[in-house]
Amino acid sequence: GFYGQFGGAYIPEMLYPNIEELRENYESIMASGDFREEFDRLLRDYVGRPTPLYFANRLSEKYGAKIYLKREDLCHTGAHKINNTVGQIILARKLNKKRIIAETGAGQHGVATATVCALMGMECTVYMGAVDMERQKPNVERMRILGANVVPANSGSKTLKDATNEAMRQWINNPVDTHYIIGSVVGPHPYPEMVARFQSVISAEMKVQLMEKEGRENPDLVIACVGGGSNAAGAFYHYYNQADVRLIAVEAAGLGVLSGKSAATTVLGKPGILHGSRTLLMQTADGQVVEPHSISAGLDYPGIGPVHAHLFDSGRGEFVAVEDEHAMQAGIELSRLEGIIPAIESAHAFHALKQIKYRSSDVIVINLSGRGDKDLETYIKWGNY
Ligand SMILES: Cc1ncc(COP(=O)(O)O)c(/C=N/[C@H](C(=O)O)[C@@H](O)C(C)C)c1O
Repeated sequence: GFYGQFGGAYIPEMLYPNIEELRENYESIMASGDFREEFDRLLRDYVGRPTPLYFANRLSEKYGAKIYLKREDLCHTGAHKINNTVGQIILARKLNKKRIIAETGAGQHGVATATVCALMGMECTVYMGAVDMERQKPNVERMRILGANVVPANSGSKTLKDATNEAMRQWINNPVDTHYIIGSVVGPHPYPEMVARFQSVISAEMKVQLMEKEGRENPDLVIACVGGGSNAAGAFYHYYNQADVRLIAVEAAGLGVLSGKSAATTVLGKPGILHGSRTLLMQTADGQVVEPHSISAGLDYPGIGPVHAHLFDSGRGEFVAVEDEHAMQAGIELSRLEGIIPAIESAHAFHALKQIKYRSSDVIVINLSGRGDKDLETYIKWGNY
């Protein structure tokens, strides 16, 4: 369960049985015929896959390259998160779990979890930072409409990190009948690997779609935003060992990487343990987790998935950090060039086009991880449009 020096499972003794049960069973369950049949059927008939690989004509003209958008914003619930929650709910049912818990920041993962719990008739409790509950109110109510119990996390900065701590605490207290659906490629092994595998449907489809449209499976660049890193892990998954494909991971610079209000973990982070795995995280000299900042709740995370820590450490990935202001500008620009209002998380990936070099002949795929409906209040408050 390691990606170079990163990964592993650094968990309290109380969680060993759960993690062991998961580690021992996830691969055989995921490889079984009836899992694959149900997973593929739900992704097709319920989530609406394959998602389009859309050639963005006006964006391509403006930026001078052949730019495709992978439309994860068109998944049911409006973001890629459901690819993972569908996989984990089938797994949880096969492990005879009765209760589901989850953490959420932007609320997309929470909604995706509440959605599959309603689908399968399982009890659902989502932990969410009180601050995030304020700035992602529409998603809080969507979770409640879907039948989930949304519990505010009031410790620390009352954002995602605190919600994750709270969810882990609850799981320790209710180990036997509960499955914890982690929303990103974070947490103790096998979670990062399992979530990446569920999200890998994104690049599996990209290969087929690029062959159809460009006569080759490989783009020249894949660009994706990184909070914990699950949409990026999915978009990169089938290209890690394709050296001719550049992997561009876009983090949130917040108010600037030197402002003290940032979430650019590969710039500001150091190796440490966060939520059960060894990875890069923003920490003080004595190892306290530093509060991150991003205008987007989904990237407002002080860590990064171990697979991306390794991607950075190994030099295989190119990491860029995009500031709040630039992400918002990129979101409005996409709206006006292509008629698509992106989630603010996804908007970060678009601004990377202004921060990296590429050739006019390059085929670029940008992973459009979610739609902007949940962020309308933030766009309105920002107002520069
Ligand atoms: C539309 C959208 N795009 C990207 C992200 C970043 O999460 P990753 O793809 O796991 O890096 C997110 C993250 N959302 C999570 C959530 O909804 O709870 C996030 O806040 C945490 C699970 C990390 C998102 O909603």
